[in-house]
Amino acid sequence: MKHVSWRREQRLILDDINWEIQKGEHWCLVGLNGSGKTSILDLINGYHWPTSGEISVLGKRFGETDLRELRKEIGWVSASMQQRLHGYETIENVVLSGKYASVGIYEKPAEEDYVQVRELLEQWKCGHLLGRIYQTLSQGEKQKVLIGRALMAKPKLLILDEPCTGLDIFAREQVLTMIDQIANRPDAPTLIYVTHHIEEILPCFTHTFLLKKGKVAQKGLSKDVLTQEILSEFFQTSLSVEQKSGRSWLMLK
Ligand SMILES: Nc1ncnc2c1ncn2[C@@H]1O[C@H](COP(=O)(O)OP(=O)(O)OP(=O)(O)O)[C@@H](O)[C@H]1O
Repeated sequence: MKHVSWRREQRLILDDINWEIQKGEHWCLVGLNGSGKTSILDLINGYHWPTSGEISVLGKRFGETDLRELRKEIGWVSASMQQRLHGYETIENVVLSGKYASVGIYEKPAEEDYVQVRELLEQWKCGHLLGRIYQTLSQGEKQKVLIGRALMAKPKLLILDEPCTGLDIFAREQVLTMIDQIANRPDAPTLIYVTHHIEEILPCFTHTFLLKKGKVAQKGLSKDVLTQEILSEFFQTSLSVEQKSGRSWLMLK
């Protein structure tokens, strides 16, 4: 994004955002409620058009590229995706629909597709869920299935929009372990992980972007951004930061 601004109803929601992601980097986008995170994601996916500035995604410049084709290379896991799915489908069909980037399945899948789905689910320790109806799963199980679904299309960019919201600590750690494994695969897509919670920033997230009221507050290498000084300023609260298992944990001073 080069000098990207987005205005709605006389309000400047995103203000002069410059953001470049290199291949091999994985980013966390952190901001409080209403800071503009979803608006940035909608711009990246071409669902909104910037009021000013330039956007290129996966080397394709907006305005010169077919967005429907580009979207096939972007996996997106979000709460709104979860609402759009047909909850009465089996998890095999939910995961398989990711291959076609559709909500349901409209083509006859080949047997090898189902083999791939089963392998994927087993790989993510979800083998015991095979045959289950999606809406009967727990929230944590649903998130893992949705991430698996997004991987079916072999995306080059995977956007995870607050995947741990509403999860208990155990389910959250399971989802984070899955994300860590994805990030460390040789063929990993570039990850953008959106969260309000600093402690969810895994060591695999090389870079962090702190967004505040539609502006870049800080961005750069996670180790340089996730400091006591920067985070205290960002949250306007006196905080101490403790490092544990390569993650930063915040405490009120
Ligand atoms: N289409 C729109 N028209 C008018 N205002 C909008 C529109 N979309 C977003 N906004 C406003 O822009 C601001 C940023 O919203 P956005 O949803 O991007 O924030 P967010 O960081 O994703 O918040 P949250 O963490 O609560 O999901 C909010 O004040 C929101 O009301």
